[in-house]
Amino acid sequence: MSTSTDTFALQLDGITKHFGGIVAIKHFDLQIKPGEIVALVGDNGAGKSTLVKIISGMYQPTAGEIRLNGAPTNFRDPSDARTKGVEVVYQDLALVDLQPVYMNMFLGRELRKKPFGTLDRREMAAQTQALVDELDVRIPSAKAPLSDLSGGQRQGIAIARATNWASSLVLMDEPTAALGVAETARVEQIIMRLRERGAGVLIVSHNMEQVFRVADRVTVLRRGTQVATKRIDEVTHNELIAMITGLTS
Ligand SMILES: Nc1ncnc2c1ncn2[C@@H]1O[C@H](COP(=O)(O)OP(=O)(O)OP(=O)(O)O)[C@@H](O)[C@H]1O
Repeated sequence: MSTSTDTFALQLDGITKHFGGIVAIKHFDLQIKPGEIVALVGDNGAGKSTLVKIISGMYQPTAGEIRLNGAPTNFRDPSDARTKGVEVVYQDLALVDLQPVYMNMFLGRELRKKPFGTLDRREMAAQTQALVDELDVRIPSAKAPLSDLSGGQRQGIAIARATNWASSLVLMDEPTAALGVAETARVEQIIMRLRERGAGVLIVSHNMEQVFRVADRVTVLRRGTQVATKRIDEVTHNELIAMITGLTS
């Protein structure tokens, strides 16, 4: 029987996407182990968003296979992908300002008390507090309204929520694009803690320093073609830039 140590959280085989005559992704392969952080990099128009949309169920691939925890799968739509264990941290966060942190954590998956189905606020707050403590997301309280939180704290909550529900993969698209330096550093610490939670992590980033700080491996797309996948300690900054741009210095 296979175990989590020999089964990939995510496996992409030959993923291809055409938009009419445009080939946005050409035969893309990737395996992500549980607890591994892989960065997806590439210049504008390289195909990163298209790939993220395929893995999150928004687009169907033209060809290729997706496996989650070893099982071949396909996604009808984003909610199907979520049900199957892929959670996405979106740039616009998708959080609700007027609700407390714990309600945001359980959005659409609220815990309810028997027999009348009223919200089990106490249990949701307790589970949220335990999770934010574990990931070291520093917020005043799980019961605080989301509107009390800074941008970095909100992003921490969005990441905590994703990792709480992801049985296979957490996908992040530019998770620190809107944050300042100190908040970016905090959010990167939270991302690195996801290794211990066991889901695979795929992070799209334009920030090369960030890629070197958080990722175990990096995969490079250039105009829809996968140029290389490298361990982060096997590549230099200049080599990575050369792979992204196609220019050698
Ligand atoms: N819905 C679509 N219809 C037609 N072409 C598309 C569509 N989505 C993306 N493309 C094309 O596919 C290619 C890859 O685009 P994509 O947005 O995936 O790149 P990207 O790497 O995410 O770029 P950026 O960093 O600018 O967001 C581009 O040539 C783009 O014009």
